[in-house]
Amino acid sequence: MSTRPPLRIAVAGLGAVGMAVVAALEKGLPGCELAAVSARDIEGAKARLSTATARPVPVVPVEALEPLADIVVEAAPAALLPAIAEPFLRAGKSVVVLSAGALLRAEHLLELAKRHGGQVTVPTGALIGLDAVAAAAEGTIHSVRMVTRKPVRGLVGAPYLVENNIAIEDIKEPLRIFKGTPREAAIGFPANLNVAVALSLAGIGPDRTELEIWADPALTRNTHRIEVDSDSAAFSMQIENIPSENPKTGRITALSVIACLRKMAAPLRVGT
Ligand SMILES: NC(=O)C1=CN([C@@H]2O[C@H](COP(=O)(O)OP(=O)(O)OC[C@H]3O[C@@H](n4cnc5c(N)ncnc54)[C@H](O)[C@@H]3O)[C@@H](O)[C@H]2O)C=CC1
Ligand SMILES: O=C([O-])CC(=O)C(=O)O
Repeated sequence: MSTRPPLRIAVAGLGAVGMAVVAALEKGLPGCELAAVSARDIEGAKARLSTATARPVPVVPVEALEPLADIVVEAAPAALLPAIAEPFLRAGKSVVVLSAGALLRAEHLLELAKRHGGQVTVPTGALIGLDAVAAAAEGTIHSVRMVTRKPVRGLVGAPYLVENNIAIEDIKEPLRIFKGTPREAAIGFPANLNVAVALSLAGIGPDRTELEIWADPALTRNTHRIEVDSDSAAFSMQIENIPSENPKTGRITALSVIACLRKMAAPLRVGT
């Protein structure tokens, strides 16, 4: 038996990612236990959780999670990141951030983490190979290029499309809808391009990473292709994500969070 008490995990947001993480914690993740959750509709969440969890789990507003847990998994709309993360970081605790794009507009969170000994973890999420990118970044990376292709329904409604009057609903051919940096994409596509920001944070940052976004009516999967050139290695990688019940979010995203939590509590960690 381990002598270390289990890590108490809070889950903020019970959507595609949050519910899958709750289910994994309920099934049993060694060294971790589900301590509390937050949802927009607290009463509705209590009802949903009563069938998903064996024992009652507190459902509280995001501001009330911190005293109940050691780690919070932020799996909520991007705008909520500061409200979810600040109390944990101020208490020197850890935050697992899915809305990575929002980190670029909340850099004070990293200051808080530094000052109080907390930590922000951005899991690989819907992406691939951030271990290799982070390793290459210890040397010199010359360039990182990413091309994201998504089915139309994974992109409609993005602020960039609305503001620039780009209609994609009826396209018959693939259409490049954006060329720029992850910093720009985080504003224009806040619910679609967290992956590009995560890649940039692992590598050469949100202003030097090059990004293209395509809407492709023939696609059923969110596809990300990445090419890295560095003084230690050149590599390319591609991932084709099967959408979860949220068409913007690949199924692998929640699994990445679960693997990340497992690593936090495990005697063996594999991969950087
Ligand atoms: N880093 C990555 O690789 C990826 C990140 N994401 C991001 O992760 C986040 C979660 O994704 P999904 O689960 O697919 O989103 P989702 O939209 O399915 O779930 C978000 C949940 O947050 C809830 N919520 C809204 N207001 C709330 C409040 N005040 N308090 C608590 N909960 C509230 C919503 O009701 C919803 O259930 C999103 O920001 C998404 O963009 C998604 C995919 C990949
Ligand atoms: O970037 C995101 O937030 C989600 C994404 O592309 C994917 O699931 O493939």
